[in-house]
Amino acid sequence: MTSSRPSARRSAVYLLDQIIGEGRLMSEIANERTFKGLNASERATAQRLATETLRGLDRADRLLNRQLRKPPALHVMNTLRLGTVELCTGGDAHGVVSELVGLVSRNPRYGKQKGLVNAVLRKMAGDAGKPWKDLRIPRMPGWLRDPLVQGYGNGVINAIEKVHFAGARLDLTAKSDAQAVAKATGGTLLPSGSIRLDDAGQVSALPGFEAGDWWVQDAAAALPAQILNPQKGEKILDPCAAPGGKTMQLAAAGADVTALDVSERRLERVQENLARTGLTATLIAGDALEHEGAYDAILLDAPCSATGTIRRHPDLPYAKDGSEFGELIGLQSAMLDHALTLLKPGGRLVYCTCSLLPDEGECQIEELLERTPNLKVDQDALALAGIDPAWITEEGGLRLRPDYWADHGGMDGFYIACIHT
Ligand SMILES: C[S@@+](CC[C@H](N)C(=O)[O-])C[C@H]1O[C@@H](n2cnc3c(N)ncnc32)[C@H](O)[C@@H]1O
Repeated sequence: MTSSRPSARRSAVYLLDQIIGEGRLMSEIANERTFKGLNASERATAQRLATETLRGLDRADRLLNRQLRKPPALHVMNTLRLGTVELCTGGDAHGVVSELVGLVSRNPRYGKQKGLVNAVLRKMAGDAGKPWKDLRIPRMPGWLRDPLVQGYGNGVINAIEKVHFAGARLDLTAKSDAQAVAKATGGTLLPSGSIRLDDAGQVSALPGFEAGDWWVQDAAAALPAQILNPQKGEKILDPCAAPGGKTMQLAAAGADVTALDVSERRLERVQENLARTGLTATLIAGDALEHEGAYDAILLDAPCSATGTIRRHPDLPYAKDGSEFGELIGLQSAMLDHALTLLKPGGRLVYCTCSLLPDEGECQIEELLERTPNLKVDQDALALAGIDPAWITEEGGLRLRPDYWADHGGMDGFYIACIHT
């Protein structure tokens, strides 16, 4: 970045450069020094602009390719992408073009490209941007789309991409009284008991935040703990706990929860969340593969590709390329095998991942059943309000997709299975 004080737009381009060029996630960058110079509202604007650009990137590139003889340097391309998305979605033409041209002209490396940026963005503000609405719904990059089309078919992936483009509303899980939280926040009660807000604004300003009456958690992410059906006094292990959404559900049910996470920094978030909601759990920083103990039940929310969360995190398909996923899949099966050794006789384990990839869901359970034939998959545990029996898979797990509950605005992609020893 150049030396003058960063603006929201300049920081949004920086975010795009880091995500697309350096493979970093937005959440990793947003706390950097670069962003400390912005006030809270400018920071939120920068993140919103980058998020909207990533959601519309496929469309922006289609329009830009019609104007560019050859692709410019990534930084210039990202500037054009940001400008194109803003201009095609109602941004103020004069403000957008003059600020972005100014930013490029002051950049010592790319200053010479200011004429190009000016010419292309002026065209986008005119007729070149008009086809925006008629272009196809933006697609995921091929490295992710191709295997997903293989697994689900083109029609399903098109429907999922429609939900990704629309983005996600904010869901809350109530500590005890979901109806009261829905009333206080003006939210809608979803079939599974989560509360969905249409226009949330600042989370910490919502009624009941200070009192710890609820926490933010996608409706699909709230289902694994419901499926585990924690009972008062049961000894339950949450071996991949941070930031603690599921730990709080287990603790709110009165279970005696041990919450483990390998990341001390992320475990601090669990501590903060428990303190705000007035709930308790025993926190341990450590590796789930080395943990010892004997538990009535385990909720294994394993680290995964997070490809089920793209409607909230459109940076993911551009920051990642799938090269880390093989290692994650190996870790998931090792965690499953080890966790099962920690169950008391007759105990139960819920395995889940916020992933769309069958390799991290259905295949994990199929392979587990081949390795350990005495285990049983409990399909009855999936009989909950809001769950369509058609979502139950051949091996007895639950496949949740972003295009489900379309009338309510979709849900995160998840895979969940309940296993009995
Ligand atoms: C999907 S997130 C968990 C989300 C959490 N259950 C919730 O509901 O808020 C996966 C977590 O696994 C943790 N993790 C990764 N490898 C681990 C390991 N070997 N042992 C314990 N935790 C691990 C990560 O630090 C991350 O916090």
